[in-house]
Amino acid sequence: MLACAGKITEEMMAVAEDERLDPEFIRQGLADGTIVIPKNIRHQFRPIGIGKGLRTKVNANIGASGYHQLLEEEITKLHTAVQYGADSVMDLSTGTDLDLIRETLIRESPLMLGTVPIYQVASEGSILKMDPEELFAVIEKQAQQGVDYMTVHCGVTKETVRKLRQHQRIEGIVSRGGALLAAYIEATGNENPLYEQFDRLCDIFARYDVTFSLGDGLRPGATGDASDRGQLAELLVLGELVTRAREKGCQVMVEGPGHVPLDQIVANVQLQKRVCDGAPFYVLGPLTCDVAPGYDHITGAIGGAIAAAAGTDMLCYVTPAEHLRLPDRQDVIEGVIATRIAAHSGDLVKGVKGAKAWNDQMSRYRKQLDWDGMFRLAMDPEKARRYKEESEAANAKVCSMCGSLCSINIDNAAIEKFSGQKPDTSEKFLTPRPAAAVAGGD
Ligand SMILES: C[C@H]1O[C@@H](n2cnc3c(N)ncnc32)[C@H](O)[C@@H]1O
Ligand SMILES: Cc1ncc(COP(=O)(O)O)c(N)n1
Ligand code: MET
Ligand code: SF4
Ligand SMILES: [Zn+2]
Repeated sequence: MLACAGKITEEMMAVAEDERLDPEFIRQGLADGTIVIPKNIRHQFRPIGIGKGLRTKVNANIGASGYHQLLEEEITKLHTAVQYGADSVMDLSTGTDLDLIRETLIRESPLMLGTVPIYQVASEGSILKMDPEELFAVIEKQAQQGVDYMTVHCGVTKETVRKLRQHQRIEGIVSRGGALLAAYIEATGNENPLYEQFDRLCDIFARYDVTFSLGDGLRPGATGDASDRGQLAELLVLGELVTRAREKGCQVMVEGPGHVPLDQIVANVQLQKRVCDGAPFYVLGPLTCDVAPGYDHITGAIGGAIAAAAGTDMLCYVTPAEHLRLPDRQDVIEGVIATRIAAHSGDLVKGVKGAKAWNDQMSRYRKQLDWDGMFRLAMDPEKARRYKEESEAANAKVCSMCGSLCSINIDNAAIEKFSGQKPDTSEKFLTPRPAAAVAGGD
């Protein structure tokens, strides 16, 4: 990797500029593996960094399934995810023409795109009859197409699956890739080819600069299953693979759970960072309880905020459709926004540059009753504007919540009359992210 040779590339410059950090800090993070910039050499777009010291990123999962296969709808969901501020998109398609969907999404996406190649193998043939050569051919083809990072469940091995089965789990294996590979291992007695031929995988990834996203195939899918032997056994294997992939010149991040009770989230993040030598952590949720189908963007955001504050580097969104159906466009909006709220809440206490400036400027606009300012800085400017403008106080200085008893308005008058204090009208806001990707822009 060029970073190890001390060279600052165009990609590092772009990331440094967007994060308002010194390019040398980015180079150092890449060299020691605490930062990754997923970008296939065949994919042209403005790259985004993930890792230590950087803004917590948000990924949106899209893709057709066996039951629901409309390419147009997936393209719309891609653009919606981009418009509402996602930093990354994964194509998790398992239905119809997977190569065409992927090619279209890569072409249309201004963001990094991730995939899970084992899905294609399982969708186009029987996993139990999988020929490892076929799996590697699919990986090579996706790399050639320009996929920026791939989830590979290399830690689902004979040994880790045996450890998982020792303990009674409520939900067993919920990861799709994990379930497929465990079924293959248990049915054939063969080892997971992604583990057995890990060096071969590294060679392909290094050639196209595809970033590893080491999958958590044995993650808990129930809060009652969190942090058990199977999950931790897999994490230990992933830690070893982080070292091996880095030695082969590859960029690596590690995926994490899942469904985790509030009081185990920090421990899970700390364990991952320690065991995986500071590799960027990419977490699904975590969902903090299991009883809210229809609202799992909320259970996921509650856990995501704690995880981000504890050092998680990218949050995978959870939408209200989780556990119920394929997300539609509205689910994508709610999932991205909920997850961005979690990420920004984490950034405020993680000391991410620019997060507090954005936040405090919103508070200043609120104090000034500057509605346009508030709408401009809102995570979802369109919804904020609609709510005010549809109310009876659409054109009023105050809002319809308190009306003439608006505390801010009363206090502003009191300050002007009695304290002599000047209102804080200075603009200290810095755009927290590339303007092109922000809904509403700024
Ligand atoms: C691992 C995560 O991926 C989600 N997931 C799996 N397939 C798709 C798809 N086609 N579209 C959106 N999300 C998907 C699951 O719901 C889980 O949250
Ligand atoms: C953060 C995260 N975790 C896991 C997966 C893969 O899904 P699965 O493991 O179900 O195949 C993913 N795409 N993102
Ligand atoms: C069992 S539903 C599939 C995904 C699941 N929500 C998870 O946490 O991984
Ligand atoms: S219940 Fe639905 S979301 Fe969960 S694993 Fe099965 S098909 Fe996927
Ligand atoms: Zn789940």
